[in-house]
Amino acid sequence: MPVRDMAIIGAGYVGLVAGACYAELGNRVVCVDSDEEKIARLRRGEVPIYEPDLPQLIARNAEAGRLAFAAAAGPAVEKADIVVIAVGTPPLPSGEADLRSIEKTAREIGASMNGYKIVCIKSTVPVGTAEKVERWIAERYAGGFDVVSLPEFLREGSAVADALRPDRIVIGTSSERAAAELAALHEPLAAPLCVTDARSAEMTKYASNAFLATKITFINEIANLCEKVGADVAEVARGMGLDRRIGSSFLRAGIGYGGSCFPKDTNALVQLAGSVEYDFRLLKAVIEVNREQRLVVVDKLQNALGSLRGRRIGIWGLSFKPNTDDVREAPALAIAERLAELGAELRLYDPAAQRRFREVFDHPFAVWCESALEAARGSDALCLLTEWPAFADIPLAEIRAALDRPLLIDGRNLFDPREARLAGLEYVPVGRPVPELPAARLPAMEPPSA
Ligand SMILES: NC(=O)C1=CN([C@@H]2O[C@H](COP(=O)(O)OP(=O)(O)OC[C@H]3O[C@@H](n4cnc5c(N)ncnc54)[C@H](O)[C@@H]3O)[C@@H](O)[C@H]2O)C=CC1
Ligand SMILES: O=C(O)[C@H]1O[C@H](OP(=O)(O)OP(=O)(O)OC[C@H]2O[C@@H](n3ccc(=O)[nH]c3=O)[C@H](O)[C@@H]2O)[C@H](O)[C@@H](O)[C@@H]1O
Repeated sequence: MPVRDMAIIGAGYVGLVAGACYAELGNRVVCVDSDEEKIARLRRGEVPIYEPDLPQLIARNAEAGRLAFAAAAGPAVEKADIVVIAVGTPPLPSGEADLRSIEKTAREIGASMNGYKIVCIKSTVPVGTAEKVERWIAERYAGGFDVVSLPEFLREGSAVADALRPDRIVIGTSSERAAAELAALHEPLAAPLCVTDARSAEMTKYASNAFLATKITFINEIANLCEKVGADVAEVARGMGLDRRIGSSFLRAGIGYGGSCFPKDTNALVQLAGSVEYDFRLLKAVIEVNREQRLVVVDKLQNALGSLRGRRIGIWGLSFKPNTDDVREAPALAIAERLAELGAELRLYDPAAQRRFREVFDHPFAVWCESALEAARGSDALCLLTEWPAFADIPLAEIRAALDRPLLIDGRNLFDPREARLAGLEYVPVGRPVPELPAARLPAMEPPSA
């Protein structure tokens, strides 16, 4: 197996996971980031992001001498056979992707080119970006090189497993040489290869994220309808998912998708469509429905409690999904802001994301709790916003005992409605009926506080 020298530019989520995984495959990798503090921490053995299995993977490969970190791109690019761009492409106020970091990186790469190299774009970028990167590099370097679109499909929280066991590798290039070298690089992963042109590869990434966002939004609308007609969305999703043409994943109804990618990429695709005078009506509706879906939690609270002014509301889960401390576009943020506007006092808890959430939501009526039960204690209601597995392990009777009024709004359908009722909780899931149980079987409840 040939050992390649690789430079990964951008040591964020994607750059670190990709860098550690390429090193794990036996390559010599340098992860570069312009954030010197981040590089200093990585060199001290600290991993600046919360991602299961990543610290061990980084440590193992750094100790083996296959993974290093640098603040300057130049020397790493000079040495590399393959350069991977993994810098951020955040949204501009218009929703378009901001390509300034990509442009800066491409020009830096151009300045350090000293022979044929393959430059891969792993960042999520609009169709046509590979051609722009080629031009930016060519402005500084007249020799041969290939630019390839190599989109990344990992999910936060399971990034290492996703990167080491991908469903497919999409390689977008018209260069046979680059396609063959990248096919060989990824061969140990034994994943299907999809070799195509760069524009189609760039579109495959946006289309995949937009499709998954649409699938989630579809099941959320079915859930809203289930509530009105007395059907159970979990049963509906199970029945639908068994159809192999539909598939069972991404059919979990709840309070909508968040994160650093689906919201950003759906908006960027709508903008991209607009730039070529195509009105992407379906995706616009997905974005709007998802924005509203977050607030079903607030509606459910108001239905049960009336005015929320002065009410104490426990919040379980602040990250946009479990197993990450990422709070970018987390549904919890929109919900907490709305509850605060309505005058509620919030008791917040998350196993990992509390510190990062506090950086974006610092409210005088927010109480930051040390444990899940502390957030529930003395509250008029508890809202579950992120389905951390640890929440499912807390006995329902303890939740019931901690709450002042035993109202549990389960925004992620983590608990079983019947068990929740049996534990004496007033249980409100999304799109699922809650069985009526004979009053005699319910443990005695305190009357709701006024
Ligand atoms: N986070 C995720 O799960 C996934 C992200 N993506 C895409 O990958 C790209 C990167 O995303 P993340 O890793 O989440 O971003 P991030 O924000 O975690 O990391 C980006 C890193 O690039 C560094 N950077 C920016 N400009 C630089 C420059 N000129 N030179 C060196 N370093 C520079 C930043 O300091 C930062 O550490 C985005 O386009 C994103 O859409 C794709 C798949 C999954
Ligand atoms: O481009 C990206 O950055 C990545 O975006 C998503 O990954 P990620 O955002 O990490 O997380 P997901 O597991 O996709 O969850 C996204 C959101 O959808 C929500 N979701 C997911 C699945 C579901 O059934 N229901 C649902 O509401 C999650 O709670 C979360 O808020 C994609 O799944 C990755 O393939 C892609 O690489």
